[in-house]
Amino acid sequence: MNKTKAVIDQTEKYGAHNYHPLPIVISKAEGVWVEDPEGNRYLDMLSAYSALNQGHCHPRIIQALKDQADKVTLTSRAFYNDQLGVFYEKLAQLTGKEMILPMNTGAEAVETALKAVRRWAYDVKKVPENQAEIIVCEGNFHGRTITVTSFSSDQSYKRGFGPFTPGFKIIPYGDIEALRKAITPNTAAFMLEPIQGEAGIIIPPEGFLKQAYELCKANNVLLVCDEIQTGFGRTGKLFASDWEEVKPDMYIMGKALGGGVFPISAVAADREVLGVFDPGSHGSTFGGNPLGCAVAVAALDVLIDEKLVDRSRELGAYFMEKLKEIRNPLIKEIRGRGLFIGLELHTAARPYCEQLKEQGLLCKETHETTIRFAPPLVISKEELDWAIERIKQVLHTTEPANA
Ligand SMILES: Cc1ncc(COP(=O)(O)O)c(CNc2cccc(C(=O)O)c2)c1O
Repeated sequence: MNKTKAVIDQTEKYGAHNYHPLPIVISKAEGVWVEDPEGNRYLDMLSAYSALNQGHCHPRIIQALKDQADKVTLTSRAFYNDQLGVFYEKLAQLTGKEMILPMNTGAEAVETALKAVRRWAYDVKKVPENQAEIIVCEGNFHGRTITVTSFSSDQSYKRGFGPFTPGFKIIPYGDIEALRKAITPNTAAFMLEPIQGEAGIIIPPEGFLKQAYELCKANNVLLVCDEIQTGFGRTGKLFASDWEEVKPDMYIMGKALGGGVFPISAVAADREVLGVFDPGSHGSTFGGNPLGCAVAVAALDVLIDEKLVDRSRELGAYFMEKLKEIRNPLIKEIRGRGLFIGLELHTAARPYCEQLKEQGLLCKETHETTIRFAPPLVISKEELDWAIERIKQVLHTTEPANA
């Protein structure tokens, strides 16, 4: 039996089945390339859902991990460590915010944001206790905790997990009039993904984010942008909210913040908001650990020094142009920003992802009919051309739709 099958059998035998992976085992990876136990190479067009913007095992980030691992990895927040302040300063400068609160996973950062905006509503906006409302959008994906699942519009994420956390309103994504109507004197915040990832790379109408920002400002409502999947160059700007030159009251960050090497997430906001936390009101065992901070500092340095944001914008425009040359009546829409592209079909996308895997290209369907293309931002034009050639082999057809 080959190693791949043995690994899959072992994984399936003992693991809970909360995922449906493509039948490929990755045992080595570097840059945009991954390798299975038999030595077959694939080009990674998923980047662990945009956690690998800097590419697999980036040498500078791995070195930072190794160097810090030989010093100290965990102190708890009962004491200071010499990496956290460096991380804070770098991320505060990058976001233009006064304060940072470090966590580990995206969902933890989202939960932190929800607690911050609620407490801000009570302490600063003087909303009556337990009456704070948070507005979110249909199609949202902000993580898998019970509270975050509470405001999902996707029933498959919710079945059997009730009772749910109250205090959330759902509006259609991109609908400024719906937002206007949803705001009340008790509204603490409007939280959204500037481009929805799991919903299938959904871009709101031009100007929506700017209008939402202005509406929030006019009503003393905090605008919270979840940039966990869209941040750090993925969409061709440092943050997706930069496409509309909007500086949200709060950024939620994760994934590529750790360079695909170590889980680290964070919330950034000004003192008026993050200042609501007093000692003992929030925390995390691993939050702000020196190993994660050292890795994140290196990951941010790589992003800036290698100009990955510009690369994403330039190569993403090229990629989009090439994808739009593909002729196939089954293609419904090709959309995206930077190297964050969704190719929506009129039919299930999974079989095409499986065919692409056979061609040496790894991608994953989202919401049944959309193929997401999100390679590491370090991809070269030659590697992109290699991918485009194979995507065309699988998708381009001269056959009419009803053939
Ligand atoms: C916009 C956004 N916000 C929050 C999260 C949650 O982050 P964590 O997963 O680190 O808790 C995400 C995560 N995004 C995401 C995308 C696809 C699959 C999965 C998965 O849970 O396997 C997660 C995300 O895309």
